[in-house]
Amino acid sequence: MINKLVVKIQKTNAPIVVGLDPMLNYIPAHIQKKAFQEYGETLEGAAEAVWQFNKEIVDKTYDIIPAVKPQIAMYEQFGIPGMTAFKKTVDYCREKDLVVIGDIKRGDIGSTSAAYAVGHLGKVKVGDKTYAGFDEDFATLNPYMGADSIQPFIEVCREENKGIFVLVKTSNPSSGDFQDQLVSGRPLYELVGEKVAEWGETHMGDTYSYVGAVVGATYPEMGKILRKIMPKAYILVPGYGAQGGQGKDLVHFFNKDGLGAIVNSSRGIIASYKQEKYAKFGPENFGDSARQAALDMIEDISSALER
Ligand SMILES: O=C(O)c1cc(=O)[nH]c(=O)n1[C@@H]1O[C@H](COP(=O)(O)O)[C@@H](O)[C@H]1O
Repeated sequence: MINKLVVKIQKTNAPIVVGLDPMLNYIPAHIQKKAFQEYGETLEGAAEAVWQFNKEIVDKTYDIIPAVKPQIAMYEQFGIPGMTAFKKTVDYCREKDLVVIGDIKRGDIGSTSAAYAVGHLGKVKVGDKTYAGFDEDFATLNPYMGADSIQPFIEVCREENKGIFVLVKTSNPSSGDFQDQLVSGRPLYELVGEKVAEWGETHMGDTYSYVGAVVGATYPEMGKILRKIMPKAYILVPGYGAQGGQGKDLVHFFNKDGLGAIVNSSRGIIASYKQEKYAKFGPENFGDSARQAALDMIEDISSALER
């Protein structure tokens, strides 16, 4: 899967991920109205609106992007219908040949992590049969519980040719509370970065590892250090757009080969029609607005890399 991601990034010339984080208040009234007419103002209605919204965003962007990142919390809030919308979104994106990064931020004791790994990336055995659960291509993981919380995912990734992105330095304002603390004189995020590089050696693709890292666009200086610490890890970079990250901040997240990083934007793309810059599209054409916002993001990053 990491090889597929690299090839798709090269083909589209677009090191970006569209984050499918569909809050109900981003979904235009006409989509909500239709879904509520069919299902009422219920969890089912909300989940239908989420699915119709996602489908339009994907239909309008799949040919110019390599990957999407559905964030599971946005679906979970609508209970079982929301989870069904998550699964429908994952399947639809895979049908469109997009790489799907399940933003699930899991991690637990080994046996529990093994169940999460099977449910999201692998196959579960039921009697003599095996079934894929959510079947994403990558998952995001929280490494706070240590190596044995990550290892079961790596094992499933090896069986299934799938990958993970491990949180190393997150984009949020409080990420330093723990991640920047000095441990043996070094910031914790550097030590986690070294672990990611070490785990990555055990599961390599052609040039990059199946074990990637998450480093926020909002911390470019740390990104530069972490790029050196994890030369073969693909870095998923959230924090572009709505959180303030810009193309010029991202140059050092990439390797000299122009690869090695993939930048996520969620609200900045899917809710772009609400921004003044894209107001001309209007809520009716939110998909076209998302496409334009994605094209602008690609241009912003490419021109920063060319400089
Ligand atoms: O793992 C992530 O994707 C993630 C890590 C991180 O450090 N910061 C971060 O914002 N994210 C996710 O990236 C997305 C950012 O959304 P926007 O700020 O709307 O682009 C959300 O789905 C977050 O959960």
